[in-house]
Amino acid sequence: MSATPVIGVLALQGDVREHLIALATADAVARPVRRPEELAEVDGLVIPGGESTTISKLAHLFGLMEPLRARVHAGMPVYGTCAGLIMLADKILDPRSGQETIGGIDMIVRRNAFGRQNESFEAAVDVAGVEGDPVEGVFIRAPWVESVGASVEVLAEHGGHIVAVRQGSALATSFHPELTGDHRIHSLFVDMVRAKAASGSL
Ligand SMILES: NC(=O)CC[C@H](N)C(=O)O
Repeated sequence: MSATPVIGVLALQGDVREHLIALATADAVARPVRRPEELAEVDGLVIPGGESTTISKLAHLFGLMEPLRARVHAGMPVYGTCAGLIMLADKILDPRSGQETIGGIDMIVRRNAFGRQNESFEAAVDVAGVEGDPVEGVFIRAPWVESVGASVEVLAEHGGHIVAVRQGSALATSFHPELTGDHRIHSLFVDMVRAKAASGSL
């Protein structure tokens, strides 16, 4: 594989464009992914923020849910922000009826935990593995992580609640680094994709 990893952004709904820009700035080749054939060609995937119930429905409609589960469970590096974090949870505490996730991180999440749209806020968040100043966390109808299994690393908390986690090649944040112009978390993810590709296990 080439030195520059190819990273997809699941482009069913949500803030796809911002992630494409952040990834390109973080030295990856970034592409939207809408079809199983496109998913098959990427070294890693970002699942953006948006509305997890809509993303879940559209993933079924586009025939992507099973291919997504297969690749994530086979260890493809994946990074979910906000609704993307919900998509990566093995369990949702308060799912809408019929709402499904891809899973991949042994955690239970609570949707809209930090309040409604008009209670959105920004806060400085210290994220393990990100050097320097805290990250500016943008929380928009954000979920938090209620609990994690033993193999999940907690990378950040805000107000006593877990807001960033990693389990193997899967990374997730409750907040939206793609909206801030600070691409350190995207760089961390690009490094994860590079490391996985170098280990030859993709
Ligand atoms: N900014 C976001 O991604 C919001 C997530 C949304 N509350 C959901 O449940 O999917």
